[in-house]
Amino acid sequence: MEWVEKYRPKSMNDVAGQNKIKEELTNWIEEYLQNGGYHKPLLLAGPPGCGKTTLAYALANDYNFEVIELNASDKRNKNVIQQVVGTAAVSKSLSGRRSLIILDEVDGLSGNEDRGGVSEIIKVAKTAKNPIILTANDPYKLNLSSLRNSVHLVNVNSVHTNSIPPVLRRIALQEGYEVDPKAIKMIASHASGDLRAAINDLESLLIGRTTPMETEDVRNLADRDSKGNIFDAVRIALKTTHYDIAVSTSRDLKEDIGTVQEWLAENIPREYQKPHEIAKAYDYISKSDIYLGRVYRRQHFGFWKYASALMTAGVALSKDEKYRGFIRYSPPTIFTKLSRSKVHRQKTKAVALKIGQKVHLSSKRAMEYMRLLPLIFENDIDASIGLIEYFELTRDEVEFLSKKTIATKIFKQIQKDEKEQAKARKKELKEMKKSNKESNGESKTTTKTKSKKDKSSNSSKENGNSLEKFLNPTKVKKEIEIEVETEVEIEKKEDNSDNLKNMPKSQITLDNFF
Ligand SMILES: Nc1ncnc2c1ncn2[C@@H]1O[C@H](COP(=O)(O)OP(=O)(O)OP(=O)(O)O)[C@@H](O)[C@H]1O
Repeated sequence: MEWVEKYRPKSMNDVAGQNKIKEELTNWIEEYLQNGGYHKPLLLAGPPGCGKTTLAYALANDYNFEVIELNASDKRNKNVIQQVVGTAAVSKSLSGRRSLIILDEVDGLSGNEDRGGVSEIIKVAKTAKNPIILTANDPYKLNLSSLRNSVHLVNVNSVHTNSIPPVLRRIALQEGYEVDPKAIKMIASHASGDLRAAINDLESLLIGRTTPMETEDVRNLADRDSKGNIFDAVRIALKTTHYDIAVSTSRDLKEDIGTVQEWLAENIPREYQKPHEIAKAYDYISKSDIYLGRVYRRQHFGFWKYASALMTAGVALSKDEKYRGFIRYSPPTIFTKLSRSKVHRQKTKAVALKIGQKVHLSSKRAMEYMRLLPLIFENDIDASIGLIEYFELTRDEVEFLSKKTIATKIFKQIQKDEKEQAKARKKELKEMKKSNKESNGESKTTTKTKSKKDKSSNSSKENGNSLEKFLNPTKVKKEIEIEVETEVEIEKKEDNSDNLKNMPKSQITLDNFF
């Protein structure tokens, strides 16, 4: 059991601080016991975790009343109030003990489900013969204005910081933990008067601990004093059943609304227990996401408030009842997952861009087709080599897309093919050179003979005044052209050692590989 429940005071003597309220409560109940009959209900109003419900229960316990509670989780419409409260308010319980009726969080009465609830409470409050205690965080809410006249309003302040350390020390001792008094004081001031929060902090710091808790550990607690603590926002949104309270959680936060959404999405199943509540809460999160998307993509900033209300109040009102237990909330795992997968995502994107450029697709679409590559790499080595060359994939990229062993196999084959191609090329070149030499030899002899013959004209082939040039210009031109062509071809082939670069890229299509 969570410590807040385990150590909830059973008697008013155990309730820390709140001495004035205790006195008021005692007077109120004593008065009832003396006079009997109609008794004006009490409305305990104060911030969360200050002990309103605890005080009501402790009072009932001290005076041996049986408690009939209708809390925010229950439907509290006219009929329910009539049946449960109305009957109990005028009669004794089955056990013969007197009944004390507790209506928790009446400021949460709202919507269709609670229709007519407030007016019925007013009706019952005016005639109740049994004591009724109502609690609220904000008694000045509009729907309570008519109720305020029918009740006796008692303002409960947050617990004084000096009253918190003794409670924490006692709990720690009972749980068998050693704690530094300074650390306890720090937790107390950090809680800003919310004893529930202080006990929860203590539990989260001590549980499973083998070494004594020190002040340094407390420093790591999220900063509750500052407005905009995401832990508190999540806790309030998940715990409350009030629309306004839920919506207000995101108001002063430093975090952007998308982060709040991730936090809520992460922690919904930690807090909510019933599948239909979880489903409903996620449904609201997804609806808020649609609005957020429009804010980000189309700059419809007016949708901001709908996104925020759907995610906070939508999630808050998805539960049937308020869960009182302590829940250890955790930061969204999506962020750690994203940071862990960052390198992977970057590589995927880089390969997708490469492929997209070649086949004129967006990287997003290319990613869809990329899923086929590992299959091809595994099953068809020729097609794989063709694709790797066409997309100019590096060995690293192939390893990334499939497996190291498969990449090794493919690249071995590529090397083998390249060696064979190089050999074939060399042979081809040799043959070409040989045939060139032969044809050069022939033309040189002819030129020599002719130049000998034409010595008189003192001309030479080099200076372009050969007689041959005049006698047979087309032949000489052809020979020169062959020579030049051969040179160019040799140079070209030497430069383009990689077969891939010689491909007429613009004409290739994917079909070439299958
Ligand atoms: N004055 C107190 N003395 C001892 N324990 C307290 C006191 N106030 C609160 N607590 C502890 O905090 C827990 C929550 O208190 P409680 O439910 O009474 O708060 P509340 O004011 O009714 O809050 P809410 O408005 O959220 O319902 C209790 O279970 C109890 O363990």
